[in-house]
Amino acid sequence: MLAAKAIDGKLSRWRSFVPIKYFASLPAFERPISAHEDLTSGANALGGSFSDTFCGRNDAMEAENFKNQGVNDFTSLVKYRNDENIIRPSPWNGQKAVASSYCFPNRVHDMLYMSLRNFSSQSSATSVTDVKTKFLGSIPKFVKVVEVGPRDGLQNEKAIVPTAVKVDLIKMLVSSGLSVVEATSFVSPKWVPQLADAKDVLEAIQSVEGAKFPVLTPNLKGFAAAVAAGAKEVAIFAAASESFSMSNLNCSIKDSLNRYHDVACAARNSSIPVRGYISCVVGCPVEGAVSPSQVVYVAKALLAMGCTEISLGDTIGVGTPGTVVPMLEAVLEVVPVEKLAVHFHDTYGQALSNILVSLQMGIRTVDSAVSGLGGCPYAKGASGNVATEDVVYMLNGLGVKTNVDLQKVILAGDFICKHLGRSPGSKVAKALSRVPENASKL
Ligand SMILES: CC(C)(COP(=O)([O-])OP(=O)([O-])OC[C@H]1O[C@@H](n2cnc3c(N)ncnc32)[C@H](O)[C@@H]1OP(=O)([O-])[O-])[C@@H](O)C(=O)NCCC(=O)NCCSC(=O)C[C@@](C)(O)CC(=O)[O-]
Repeated sequence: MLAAKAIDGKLSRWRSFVPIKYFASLPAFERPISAHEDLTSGANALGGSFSDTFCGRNDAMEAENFKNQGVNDFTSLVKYRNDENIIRPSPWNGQKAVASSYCFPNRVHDMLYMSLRNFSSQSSATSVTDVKTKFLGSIPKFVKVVEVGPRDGLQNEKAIVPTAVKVDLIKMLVSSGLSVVEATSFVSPKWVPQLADAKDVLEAIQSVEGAKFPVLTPNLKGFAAAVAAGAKEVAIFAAASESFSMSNLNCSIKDSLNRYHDVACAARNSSIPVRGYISCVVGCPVEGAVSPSQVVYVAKALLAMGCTEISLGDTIGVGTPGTVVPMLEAVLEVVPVEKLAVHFHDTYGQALSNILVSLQMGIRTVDSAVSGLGGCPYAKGASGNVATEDVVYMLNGLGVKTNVDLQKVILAGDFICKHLGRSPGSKVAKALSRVPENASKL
């Protein structure tokens, strides 16, 4: 037996989070009486619960069930089927109905479906607006998507990707409308062999217009090489965990911040904006949970150095909204929201939920990698970044502007995946390759 209250709770939650417009393209559902409140009150009238015998069992059983619950006047019960086209008054509110199934919900799915249609008294236009405002009202109207595929996405690939392929990938990403494409890293080639061609990549994209191409610089040596190759923006990358700092940079957090101070000063002298990364903002592969205060400490230091943007990285993708929200709350105390970005890996499939709560907290910049490429060479077990396609799809669904053409990002993902010999890591790309064009809700 399904308790009506439990169903009711489920429905309210669904209604809260899923804007009705997503379902506008579903086939017309001709059931004007289908307010789930009506059904619930109907169920209450029948003894406070929906019986699972309503779920597709035969008429005799249903009749028996009604009888057991003290309902004898079957002529007043609604039993509509399109094929029979029987129209009788509803026992609940006397309205007439034409429906493809019984007035009683044949399935819980039916009820969810119905609750998402704007038929109930509670789902009036005003309340839908209220609910949207409550849950989605704080989401920014425009989100900057920072594409990190060519750098973060490729850095962990064992087989060296030819420079020409990297350059073509960057060009395709720019043509999709992405305004920031992190191009490569000027790090030690002994540490990250895949990006040993940083100079060639950056030089090859100098004439590409329409996007910024920040590059990672771990020290002054890297910064000087990047500027010589034409870098106009750089990124420095610290960690909130000591162990990760040691394995990624071969130095403590404090030493890395001293190094970055020098890089930031040099950048300021050359009027080059610096993005600051913080890795392991909720969890470290060695130390486990990372406290928000550790993130705050590094964030303050990066802000004081003059970083124009600070990207908070869940390097191993262990975060959930339960850990991300308190971390963001703490960082927002010391860094203005417009300077923050979020950078989620999708190891545990939590990236989109983490992005959603970040947006609800006012974050306007989201990092992602085409086709979900990625994984940090110094973070064992870290899987790819959240896929750009999936992020753009969600943002489109939320009505958030990105200026990114989803189809073109999918093409870029297809291009690099073919080269790497694997299928796309984006769920959206996979889905759209299977369904007919008009079946998507793009
Ligand atoms: C920082 C170092 C260099 C220290 O590495 P080290 O071995 O301690 O440095 P060193 O100063 O002793 O130098 C060792 C050798 O590297 C050379 N070297 C030194 N610096 C450079 C440079 N810039 N470019 C080219 N070469 C360099 C240097 O010249 C020397 O060469 P040798 O004399 O042996 O021939 C090294 O640890 C390193 O390169 N680490 C980078 C690791 C990395 O790129 N990790 C991935 C990026 S971070 C990330 O993915 C996380 C993020 C940002 O996405 C956010 C998130 O998800 O959390």
